[in-house]
Amino acid sequence: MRLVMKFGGTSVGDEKSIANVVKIIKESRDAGNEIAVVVSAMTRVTDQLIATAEEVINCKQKPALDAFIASLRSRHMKVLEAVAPDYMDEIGEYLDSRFMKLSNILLAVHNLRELTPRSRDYIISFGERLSAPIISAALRQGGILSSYMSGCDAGILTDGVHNGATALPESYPRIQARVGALLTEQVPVVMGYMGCSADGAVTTLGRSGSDYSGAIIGAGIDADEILIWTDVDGVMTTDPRLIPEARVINSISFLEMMEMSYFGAKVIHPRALVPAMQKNIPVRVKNTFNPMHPGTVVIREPHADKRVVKAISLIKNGCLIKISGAIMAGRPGVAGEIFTALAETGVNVMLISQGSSEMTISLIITEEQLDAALTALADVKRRGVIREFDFDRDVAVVSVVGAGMAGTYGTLSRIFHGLGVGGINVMMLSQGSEVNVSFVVKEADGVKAVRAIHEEYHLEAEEQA
Ligand SMILES: Nc1ncnc2c1ncn2[C@@H]1O[C@H](COP(=O)(O)OP(=O)(O)O)[C@@H](O)[C@H]1O
Ligand SMILES: N[C@@H](CC(=O)OP(=O)(O)O)C(=O)O
Repeated sequence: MRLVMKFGGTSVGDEKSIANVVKIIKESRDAGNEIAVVVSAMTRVTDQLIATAEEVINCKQKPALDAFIASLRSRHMKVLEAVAPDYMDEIGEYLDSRFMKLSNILLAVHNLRELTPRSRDYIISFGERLSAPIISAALRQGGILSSYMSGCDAGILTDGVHNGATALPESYPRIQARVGALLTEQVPVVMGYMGCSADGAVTTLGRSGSDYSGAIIGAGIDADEILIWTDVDGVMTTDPRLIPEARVINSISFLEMMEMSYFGAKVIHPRALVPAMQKNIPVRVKNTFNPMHPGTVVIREPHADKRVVKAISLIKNGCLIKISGAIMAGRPGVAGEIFTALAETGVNVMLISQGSSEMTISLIITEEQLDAALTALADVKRRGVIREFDFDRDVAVVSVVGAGMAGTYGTLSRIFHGLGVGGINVMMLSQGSEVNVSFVVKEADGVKAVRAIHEEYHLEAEEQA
């Protein structure tokens, strides 16, 4: 089989985890598989790079860059020494050249007091630039022929949108030629999270975008399966950090998984499902720290599952915006004007609901985008399109997912029964698709609401075919 294995930050965060990664790849390779590897930055490194880039433009004195680079260097060199002692000189030298480059760019940002989207993307791609050579060296240390390459060198060509780029279909033949062609001989390690625009600028794929890199590489090399290796046994009925009784789902459809990820299930990035779905490549989520567990397979048609509700996702830090007088304006296209104004300021609307009798439109955005949304709506109001708007900060979106909901009578009443028992008030409801119902509650009620529905549907119980 031809496989892509994507290892997330938690799977490459220290020497012990990397030893597991090498073991997993070696066993699969020994079983006769061809493998392309995609890696994320070590845990927390991308966060640190983002924080430092934003700090250096604002700090008045010379920033403490030396200390930052020294701590990053010490973490990476320590891991390199543990997992690939024979490659300390070769890879150590390469890493040092990266640290020098990173330090120079951060200093330039500080001196110019300017952080363009282009330079920011370049800086935040360094986590993967540092981790991939180490993983590749660890494979060589384990007797596996390997090389490392950037997302750009692997052939990922993007639309050029910084901090959220999309791969263009022209990438696929390039990936086949640059990555696919190597697979009989070796295990290439591709730096996740990045690609390049046509003019050669590094463009990152959005936070947690290495899953998307894995799927792009998978589509490019016509993989038989894309494996997402992480720190849980698979896709679970809800985030196990919130509800410890959450259980692994054996198989789930692309559409169901897309809804779960879009509404907060961090385990797979929603964009990663697009290339996989287009090429009908199964995506399997597995645990680097428990590789014997079969994990979850995401496929077009999962095996029959009697359960109506399969999973529940939660997004915290939402804002509910209520716009009134929209419909009363009596002119067609009011909703269009509202959403165009929001889109033009870059606001992403997660959920929409329109109440005709109260002449209101309610929508949910993330808290970070509240200021931008309020500015856009103030402008719409000035133009007389809407009468008033108001917002509520502390809300959470709970999303209930399951393909069986579409044809099952009484699903909503059962969900509301669960919420009623838990004494939870629903502020807004939206049926986004055939496989998803989402509703909004006070942030403080979010986990309680997830628990209430999890219990109402006994999601902790084993699946029945
Ligand atoms: N429904 C879910 N199933 C499994 N994990 C989930 C779910 N929802 C949220 N998660 C969280 O996603 C985490 C894995 O994603 P992430 O931290 O991005 O891993 P990685 O570093 O491997 O990319 C898990 O530790 C888990 O807490
Ligand atoms: N390192 C990037 C990309 C990524 O996908 O990371 P992870 O696989 O650890 O979520 C980020 O933190 O956003």
